Amino acid sequence: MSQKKNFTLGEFIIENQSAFPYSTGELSKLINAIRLAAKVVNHEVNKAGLVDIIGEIGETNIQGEEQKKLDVFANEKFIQALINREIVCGIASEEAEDFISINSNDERNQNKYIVLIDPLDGSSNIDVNVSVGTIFSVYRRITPVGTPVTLKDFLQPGKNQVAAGYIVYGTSTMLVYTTGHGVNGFTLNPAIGTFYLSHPEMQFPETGNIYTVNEGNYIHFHQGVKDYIKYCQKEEEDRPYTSRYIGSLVSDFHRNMIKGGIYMYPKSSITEEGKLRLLYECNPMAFIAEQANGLAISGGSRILDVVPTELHQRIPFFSGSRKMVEKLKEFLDRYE
Ligand SMILES: O=P(O)(O)OC[C@H]1O[C@](O)(COP(=O)(O)O)[C@@H](O)[C@@H]1O
Ligand SMILES: [Mg+2]
Ligand SMILES: [Mg+2]
Repeated sequence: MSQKKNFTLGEFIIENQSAFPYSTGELSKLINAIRLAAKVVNHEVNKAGLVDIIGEIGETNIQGEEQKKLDVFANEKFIQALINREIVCGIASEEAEDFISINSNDERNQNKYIVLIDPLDGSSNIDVNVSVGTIFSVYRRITPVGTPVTLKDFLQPGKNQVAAGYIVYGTSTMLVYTTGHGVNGFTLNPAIGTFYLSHPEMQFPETGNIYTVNEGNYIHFHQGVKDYIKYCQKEEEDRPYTSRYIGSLVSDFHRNMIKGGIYMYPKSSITEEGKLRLLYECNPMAFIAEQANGLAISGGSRILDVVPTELHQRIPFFSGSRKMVEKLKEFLDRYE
């Protein structure tokens, strides 16, 4: 598979499609639609503070969270880009209670892909000019083409994903994704609106010295997590590690994938299932982590093996450099 640096994303998609002789080009069109919507949202994010895109919209979403104007804007742009290109038969989003079926009961509609999306990740950082992101996950439907998509199509274990990725709107805007053949990162050249292959074959370093967790919740964490945080802070061997927490999953995960580190959003006495959503936050990041030689667990089990039961279910999430996640698991297992 070609990883020529400074390849544009468009060239990379075409070049790598030819690696799959039976490919219909649908997945390429889908990634292209996401690329387009990412540029539109990036443009709006960069104007935050200048245009009326900061603050709440005055509605709450299914999670009971105040919806930010940019949450709603990003949701519309990604859904529109996918619907207008007639390449998916169903979409589920953090910002919508139910999934959307797209003419899926029209037998002429031969589309086989569904998309799950967190249109704007790190919403609490929008108004304070800290990097935010978008997360997406793609599956083949399991119900027959030409029949209505059902909840079953969305409640697939993460290991069934055919593609997953994220966009980080930070000091530069990057699109990072996998189709199960490694992870590649593309940086947007804003002057010409083109994504270039800047980070070929991204890999988590085997270990690192960054731990990422909202320590404000420390007293509510279970003993295994508390012990691991103490282990990270202990003056011993290559420790203490350094603590970094942006509060945007995409940005925290991205930094740790480049530098080596572990991200933790544990369950606690106040959030029994943790905070992050399995289907459009944890599964796509877990697919990327594993494709980049990292690990992603939710306590005992591998995130990608978890069989979902609800569209917006939450799950404890631990992901990052292999050796650090394995060490954390040792601490968690002591109390399981
Ligand atoms: O403020 P907390 O509790 O530490 O939570 C931060 C986490 O919540 C999130 O903002 C949840 O995602 P959304 O912003 O998409 O709802 C993650 O990006 C982030 O890692
Ligand atoms: Mg999110
Ligand atoms: Mg979100």
